Amino acid sequence: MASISESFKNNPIPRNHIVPLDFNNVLKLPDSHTWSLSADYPSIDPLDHEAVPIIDLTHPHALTLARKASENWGMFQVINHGIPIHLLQELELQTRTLFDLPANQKLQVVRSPDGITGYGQARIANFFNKQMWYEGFTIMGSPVQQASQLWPHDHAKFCGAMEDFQKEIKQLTERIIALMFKSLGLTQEDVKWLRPKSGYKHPQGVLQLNSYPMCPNPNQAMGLAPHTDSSLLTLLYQSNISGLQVFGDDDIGWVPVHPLPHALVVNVGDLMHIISNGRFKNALHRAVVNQTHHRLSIAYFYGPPTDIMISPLVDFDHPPLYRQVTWKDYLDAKATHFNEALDFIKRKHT
Ligand SMILES: C=C1C[C@]23C[C@H]1CC[C@H]2[C@@]12CCC[C@@](C)(C(=O)O1)[C@H]2[C@@H]3C(=O)O
Ligand SMILES: O=C(O)CCC(=O)C(=O)O
Ligand SMILES: [Fe+2]
Repeated sequence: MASISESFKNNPIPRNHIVPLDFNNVLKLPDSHTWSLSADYPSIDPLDHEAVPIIDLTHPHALTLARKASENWGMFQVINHGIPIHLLQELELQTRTLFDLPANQKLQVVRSPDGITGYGQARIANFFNKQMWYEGFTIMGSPVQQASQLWPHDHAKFCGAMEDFQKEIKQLTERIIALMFKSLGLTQEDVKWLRPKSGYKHPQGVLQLNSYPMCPNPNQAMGLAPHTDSSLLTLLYQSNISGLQVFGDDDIGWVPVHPLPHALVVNVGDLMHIISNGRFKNALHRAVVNQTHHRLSIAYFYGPPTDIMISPLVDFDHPPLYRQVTWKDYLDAKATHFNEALDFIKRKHT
């Protein structure tokens, strides 16, 4: 079956944009990683301003709350989500074990230029002339191939943690997507591919382990540059170190999304923005780094099966803003146009 990995085959990345710095061996921020952020928006203190909503998924009004948060922010945090805490702890522990390996070992599982899985810089690295203070590891399904290279006799724990978490997070993501679709007025018939009973069309998920080592000069470094996610929905576990920021609007600028113990961040991706015909905001976000803590986060990107066309929900008053696309087509557009990919699929009304 064709999958989104086709898109990565068609858009190879040069190796110098894949191999990260050996962060353990640098005492000073190198020029290659020094960003001029002076003209940047100030980050606000969330105590003085609004912050992204926190939604209790068992609340009777969860649907309305999720709809409002998606319209206003394109982001919210969920609590009482049902994912067992010990799974989150094991996930974090195994992620740390991976990134604590020496650089030469991590390079054994570096992504290939046309591949999706493995170790490397952020996919979006080639759109910037400075490098990010970041290393990541991408998993689709089982990570056993890479893990058995890293730990020939002892990869069961790592694989178990990644696979158990993917099973749980997939179900939770589908539950939240169903809630959001319902809040838009979509029927189960409209989106039959979500939770298929049996058969062949399976939605796809990508698990991304993110690592932001301690940084000698965090004010001039960038963890993960501003982007929107190319998914339908992304769920993020950011453990307990701050770093995620969401762009509110031109007046409020970057707003920190502080970690809440065991909560998950829900991020409206570009495809959900398209389906909602612009009603739900695709959150622009970034990650900043710090001098004292090695920050980890784990993101799960969820999208429709490869051959499913995503098209805007329309009615008489709201003509379609976008053309219909598959996830793979959209990833192709993103690989070429990055943050302008949505403009590229905009419908021009005459
Ligand atoms: C399914 C996805 C989502 C991808 C591309 C592909 C696999 C890797 C994902 C990330 C993970 C890290 C941030 C991001 C911005 C990146 O550089 O690679 C993501 C990107 C996207 O959301 O566009
Ligand atoms: O580390 C974070 O908080 C953000 C990660 C992120 O945006 C991503 O993986 O797409
Ligand atoms: Fe993201």
